[in-house]
Amino acid sequence: MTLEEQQLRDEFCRWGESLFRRGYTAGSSGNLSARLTDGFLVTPTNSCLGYLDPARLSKLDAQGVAVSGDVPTKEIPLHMAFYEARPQAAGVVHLHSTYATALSCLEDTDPDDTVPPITPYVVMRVGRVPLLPYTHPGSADVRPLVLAKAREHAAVLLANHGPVVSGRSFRDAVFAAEELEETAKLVFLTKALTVRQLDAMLVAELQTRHK
Ligand SMILES: O=C(O)[C@@H](O)C(=O)COP(=O)(O)O
Ligand SMILES: [Zn+2]
Repeated sequence: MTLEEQQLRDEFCRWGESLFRRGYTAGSSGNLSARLTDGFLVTPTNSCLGYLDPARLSKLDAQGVAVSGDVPTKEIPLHMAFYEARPQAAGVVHLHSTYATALSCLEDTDPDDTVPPITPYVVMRVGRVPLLPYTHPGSADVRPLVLAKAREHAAVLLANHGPVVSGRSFRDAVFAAEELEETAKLVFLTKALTVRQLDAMLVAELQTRHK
């Protein structure tokens, strides 16, 4: 095994534990993936992000076929569609984090812009987040939906399911998933209040500066 893969396996388990301990996903929900030079690392299906074992992570080849480790997450089509749409992505994080998942369930969430630009950091780290129509967990039906949106957007909400966030590194994907969840929480905290959103010019400027 290369040093790159060994380091990524360790990083994967450290961040999984960190997300789980801080309540970003519960039980065996959620799944993680990271790009390797010769394929991908993904979490095993039904694993708890808090208790991942570096030696038992599932390894996929470059086409997304399992080659070693435990049985991989059922969400391979979801993760692979992100890597296909975004060659620059090196990590993908899917969580059932409470507030982002709540937004994904609301009738009045804007499907083109589920997380309003209320702070600069969410614009810089995550960008605009569209809602993908409901598909069953693990279904390959999600692939065309991801391909349609992920070329332009680094993150999406799966309707009535939860967030999926990509990043240029695995760590960036984790940080962006956290930022998305914290912003979704702010959306609920300020729901009954008058919120000043960043204006469109500021948002555009932040997006070009942090592309
Ligand atoms: O919601 C689901 O069922 C999956 O998207 C999920 O979060 C956990 O599935 P596995 O990664 O196969 O355990
Ligand atoms: Zn899920």
